[in-house]
Amino acid sequence: MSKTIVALDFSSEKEVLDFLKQFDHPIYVKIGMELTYACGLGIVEKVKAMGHHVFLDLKLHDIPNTVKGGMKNLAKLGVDMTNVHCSGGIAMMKAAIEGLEEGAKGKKRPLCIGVTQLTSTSKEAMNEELGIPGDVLDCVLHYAKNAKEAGLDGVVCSVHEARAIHEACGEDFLTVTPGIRLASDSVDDQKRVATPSLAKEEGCDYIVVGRSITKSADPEATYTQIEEIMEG
Ligand SMILES: O=C(O)c1cc(=O)[nH]c(=O)n1[C@@H]1O[C@H](COP(=O)(O)O)[C@@H](O)[C@H]1O
Repeated sequence: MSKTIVALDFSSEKEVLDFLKQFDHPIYVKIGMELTYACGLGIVEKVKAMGHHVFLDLKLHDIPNTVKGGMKNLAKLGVDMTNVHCSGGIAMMKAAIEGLEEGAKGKKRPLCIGVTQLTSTSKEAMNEELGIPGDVLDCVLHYAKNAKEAGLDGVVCSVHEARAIHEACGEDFLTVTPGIRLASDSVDDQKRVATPSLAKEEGCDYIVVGRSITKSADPEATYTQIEEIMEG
């Protein structure tokens, strides 16, 4: 399975189909809130039916009972990966797993990944706006350990935290890392960014790449270039 997950941050089915037309093989894509709120969950089933792997990124964060019910229904879509916010706490993350298992009805449940600190958050914003003291790494590691205790399969973090997470939570605990930029790209709204080469060096299991591929002059060539680095 591909190590590069392409974020389909589009607002229409046409844009998605035009983009995916460029690939003559299945890829791993991420469907997030922009596309889901524009097209509904039907777009997930369409993209799955085309043979692509799907990370459904709706970042659930609510009381445990609500998250369990939500995840139960998302599992029925047959997606490969889903996520929750670690800041919802251990009981909420455990409920997410229960919901996914119930929804999968004995089949393999989707992977469940916890979002630690968003890659658009800097240390200053975390300390001053969010009121969380210390280094970003301390908070990310704390959340990752909670996610592991709750039975999640891994976390979303930046490339800069992936190695420490593997050391603390084990090599099998997945690190899914957005905030990926090629050296020539603009950083945009991201703060904790890294290149695909650094992601490879730091042992990231998956990278999530949006604009560097979707806004590239040749998305297929850029995807292939990045995937070759990741597969090393
Ligand atoms: O959960 C995510 O996928 C996510 C978490 C995070 O901390 N940072 C982050 O950028 N993402 C997602 O990863 C993608 C990054 O997009 P680009 O910045 O365009 O590469 C977007 O779809 C974000 O929603």
